[in-house]
Amino acid sequence: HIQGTRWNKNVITYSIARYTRDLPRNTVDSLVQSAFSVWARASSLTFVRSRSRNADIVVEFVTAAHGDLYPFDGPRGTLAHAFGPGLGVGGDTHFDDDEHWTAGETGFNLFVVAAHEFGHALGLKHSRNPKSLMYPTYKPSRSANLLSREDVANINQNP
Ligand SMILES: COc1ccc(S(=O)(=O)[C@H](CC(=O)O)C(F)F)cc1
Ligand SMILES: [Zn+2]
Ligand SMILES: [Zn+2]
Repeated sequence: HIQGTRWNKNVITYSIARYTRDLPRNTVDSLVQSAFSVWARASSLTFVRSRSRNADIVVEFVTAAHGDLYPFDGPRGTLAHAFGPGLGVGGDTHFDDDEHWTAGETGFNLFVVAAHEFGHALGLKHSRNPKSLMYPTYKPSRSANLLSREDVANINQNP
């Protein structure tokens, strides 16, 4: 069955509205870009960075209550969340800045978490397959074979 909704276009814009102090800005920029390219390589989607808050997917690092109905919970617990495709808040992806974000194996690896969240921002639900990026549990060592065949099949399912 088709999981959730999908964007009704192949070129999707994103902007980074707020950064974390855990990493240099250009590191966040490149990890976010790499996380989008995981999905671009597996589909016909193209991701274009924009400077506008009207981008399809607005990415930001926030803490606790931050203007939507899903306040974050301090260190650990929920690491991030993303809204499914749609106008306005649709696609927007928030990272809990009470976590320690890294580019490596310590703390929480931003690339791995972002790739998972962008799966949600593209309309994917969780997978029960531990090999899938969309499996609901964080594993740092996942950065190798990121997407499973199931993830690739799901992102290419069109309504
Ligand atoms: C592998 O990437 C993630 C795994 C688990 C999470 S999470 O623990 O923040 C999860 C949120 C989510 O699945 O997106 C939980 F329900 F809060 C985020 C990214
Ligand atoms: Zn939020
Ligand atoms: Zn998830």
